[in-house]
Amino acid sequence: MPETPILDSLTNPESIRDLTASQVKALADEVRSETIDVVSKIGGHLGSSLGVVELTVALHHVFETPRDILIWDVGHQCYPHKILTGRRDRIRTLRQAGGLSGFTKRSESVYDPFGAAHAATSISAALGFCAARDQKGEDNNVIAVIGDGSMSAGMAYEAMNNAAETTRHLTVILNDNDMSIAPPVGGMSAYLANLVSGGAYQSLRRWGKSVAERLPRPLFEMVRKSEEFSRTWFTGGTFFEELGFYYVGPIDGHDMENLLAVLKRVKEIKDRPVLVHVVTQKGKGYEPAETSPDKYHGVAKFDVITGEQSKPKANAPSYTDVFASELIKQARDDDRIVAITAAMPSGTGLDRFAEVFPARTYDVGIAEQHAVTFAAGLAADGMKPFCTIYSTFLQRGYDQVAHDVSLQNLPVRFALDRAGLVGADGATHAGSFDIGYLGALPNMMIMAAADEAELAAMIATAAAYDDGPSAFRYPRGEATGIAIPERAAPLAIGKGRILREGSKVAILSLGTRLGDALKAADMLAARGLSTTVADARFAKPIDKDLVRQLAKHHECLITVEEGAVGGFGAFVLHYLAGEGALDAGLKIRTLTLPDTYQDQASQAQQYAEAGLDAAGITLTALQALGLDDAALARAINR
Ligand SMILES: Cc1ncc(C[n+]2csc(CCOP(=O)(O)OP(=O)(O)O)c2C)c(N)n1
Ligand SMILES: CC(=O)[C@@H](O)[C@H](O)COP(=O)(O)O
Ligand SMILES: [Mg+2]
Repeated sequence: MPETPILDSLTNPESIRDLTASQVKALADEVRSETIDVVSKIGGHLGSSLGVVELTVALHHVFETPRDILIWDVGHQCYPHKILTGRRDRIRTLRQAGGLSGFTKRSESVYDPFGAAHAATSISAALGFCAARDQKGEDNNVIAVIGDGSMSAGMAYEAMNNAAETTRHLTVILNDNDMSIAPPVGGMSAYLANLVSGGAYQSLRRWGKSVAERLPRPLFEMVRKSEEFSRTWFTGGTFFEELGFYYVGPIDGHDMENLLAVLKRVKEIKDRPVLVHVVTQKGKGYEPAETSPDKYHGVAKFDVITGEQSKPKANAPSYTDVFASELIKQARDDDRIVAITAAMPSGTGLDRFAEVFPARTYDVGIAEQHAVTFAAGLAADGMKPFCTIYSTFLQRGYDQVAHDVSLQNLPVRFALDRAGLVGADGATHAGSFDIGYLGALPNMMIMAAADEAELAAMIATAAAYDDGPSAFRYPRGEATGIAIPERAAPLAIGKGRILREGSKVAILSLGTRLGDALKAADMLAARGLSTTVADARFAKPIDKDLVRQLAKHHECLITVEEGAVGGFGAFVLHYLAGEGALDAGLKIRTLTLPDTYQDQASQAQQYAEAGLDAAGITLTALQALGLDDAALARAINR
């Protein structure tokens, strides 16, 4: 009779601590199989989760979670953690409407003491928990697990710099799989590689456990405290030690016995922060992931046997594809154009740009603050930098945009991919705020593409625009499939366009809501309401002539944008109010994303939820006119 799988018999997460070492290893194997099965069915972040299976099981076995605080960095590797902490029954709802988040999330479980998804937050958060613990006179452990890629982010150094002065009792696990989304870049990556390739690591893998376990506690204490601990027993993690950490490692993160032995010892260290350098393999235990260049970092559903992903057939290129192609075209004609990514070459399409212009492509690592001011330096000296960062991740470099770019009026071009709602990654990755946070800055010029032809024109506009900083935003996913001119012409700055003439209602759309705005116009016309539809193209400067004309010649004006409150609609309201155009009783509504964080779902579901689809726009216009449509309202749960 085959033994009952341990995973099935785990009554609660705490019972992981009752397992024997061999059961713990068996449990890791089961968790790995479960993780592969789950992601094969729903897609998601597989590689990083597989790399931390042993580490996750060992951490929950050695430490008393949730009393001991376990904080994951980025959190995309949390699937084994969620399987082990009471969410196995819902794990196949990951990243879906009404399901589990793809990252750690406080509201989901006591085992998620801190939410994650933007890199390098874990050590700072862990220090906050340490300081709170110390203030309360408690003695629980606090563990931050941060990856080598995330260790390239400045925030990690701010936290490590402050660690030893904040607390004596902190455990940082550096999960070094020698991968970011792409292979890691930068000096820290090279340093870590040296530590791992050093002779001591190889020998340590052989005798690390035996030494750790056979050392009597007093001797262990003595060795640990003596200089030898960091210089001889383990290779010198000098950099971390200079910051006040005990450096332990590098150790093999897939050798469960070694891992357990070291973690049990490390758990006793309470007189100085400890950094345990764990060497893992992204994609471990699943050959298609192990052998893939990106280690199956983010995958669609796949066949477990072959590893072949089943991606839906694309009917059009993605906006990212269009961006890459168009930037390459522009760069061929202008050698001042250079491109910058913050560790996301494939996600931004700059991997394609780099194939053509390797010397004009910069991957700065997960370092958005640096990326922005690096771009400012390039622009200050006459180059045309395209700083290509997802809208949500540019939030990390906002002061640099304000202080180094806007204030100095430097012609940095910001290519904002993943603008608006992004679907499965949920609230942490939504590109909701860039219109507001960039539009608040003087000198900024901001464009939003309604489709791929518009995106091409906006890239041409940005390439030609040297009068100051510019930004153009475009969404995640497939474009519309319309034709793109071979040579896109730059747009007239601050000029929108009218696509449909009407007389009663005017819909002024910014970005890809234009398609829904045109559908809403049909729905309104079917109700006898003649509707104008215009594409603003620019969030800043707004097309004042267009806005004034729409306000003057229509009873109702609706603005709609894929952005939060305080963006385009606010700029239009601000202008109209200043012109006294609201005094005449114009019925105006500004349709934005809701003033809340929307959980993961499909992008279409999210926009419908936000009231930014055709039905939502139509109902808003009807209600602004004092009309209603109960059936329509019911249909969209309004
Ligand atoms: C501030 C920020 N920038 C970029 C990203 C996108 N991102 C998600 S995971 C990742 C790589 C993280 O590498 P590492 O920490 O080594 O984790 P691994 O995937 O190797 O487990 C990146 C760049 C992010 N989440 N946050
Ligand atoms: C974990 C993380 O932040 C990235 O992997 C992100 O999920 C990528 O998003 P896209 O899938 O939109 O490129
Ligand atoms: Mg890594």
